[in-house]
Amino acid sequence: MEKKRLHLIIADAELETVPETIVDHPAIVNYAKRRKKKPERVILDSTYHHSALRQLEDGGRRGRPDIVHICLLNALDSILNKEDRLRVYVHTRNDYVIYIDPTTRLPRNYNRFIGLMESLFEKGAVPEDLKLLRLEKKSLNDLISEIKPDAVFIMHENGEFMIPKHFGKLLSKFKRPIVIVGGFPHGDFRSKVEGIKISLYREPLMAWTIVNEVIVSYEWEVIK
Ligand SMILES: C[S@@+](CC[C@H](N)C(=O)[O-])C[C@H]1O[C@@H](n2cnc3c(N)ncnc32)[C@H](O)[C@@H]1O
Repeated sequence: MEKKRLHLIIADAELETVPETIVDHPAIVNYAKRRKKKPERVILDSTYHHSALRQLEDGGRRGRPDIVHICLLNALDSILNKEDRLRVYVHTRNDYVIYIDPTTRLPRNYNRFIGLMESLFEKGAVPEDLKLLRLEKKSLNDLISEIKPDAVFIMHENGEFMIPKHFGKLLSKFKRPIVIVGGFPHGDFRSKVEGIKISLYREPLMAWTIVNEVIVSYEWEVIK
């Protein structure tokens, strides 16, 4: 019999390589030079590319690979993942999907994580032999169809309110539930997806906090 597993998607994540329109911006050129990389190969990062981001549409929310890093560390190091009850995916603003092998040990160090993401965007899989991380061009809706879930929940500040404990109970009624968490700092999802919107708290929280709450609430129901 198939094990019950939670499929967690960090969606519309603000993770991308530097867009073509700003590759010549001094903030990008200098940063790339310092890192001995081609400007178009570096990952956009609001901490270092703030002035260049002002020239981009949605510049106020783009360049946030740190959100993906923290969410993934929390998810992959969770008890749920160690018990093989979790699959994690990252879907990005430009419709790329990162498939993550559950045994992956991500770099704890942020700069190393950025280096890994740069290799992934360049090569399509890392490490090249083991392919623990794989990148494919894919929309959020196509990823959802591929997983073949029996329920889709979208974590949203304006969703139906439910305390995490009750959400865990609800999730545990399904075999292959998908939970979608926005991998962006402000605003709403860009992708249009059908699903049940759930709010876990009366205020907006950071994506990694919601990731933790969801994982632990489900874990308490399925791991006895
Ligand atoms: C930092 S929030 C997104 C930004 C938020 N809309 C804002 O403008 O502050 C990142 C993600 O965390 C999840 N999230 C944040 N607060 C939540 C809440 N109270 N209940 C459920 N999910 C929440 C949602 O999936 C959201 O897309």
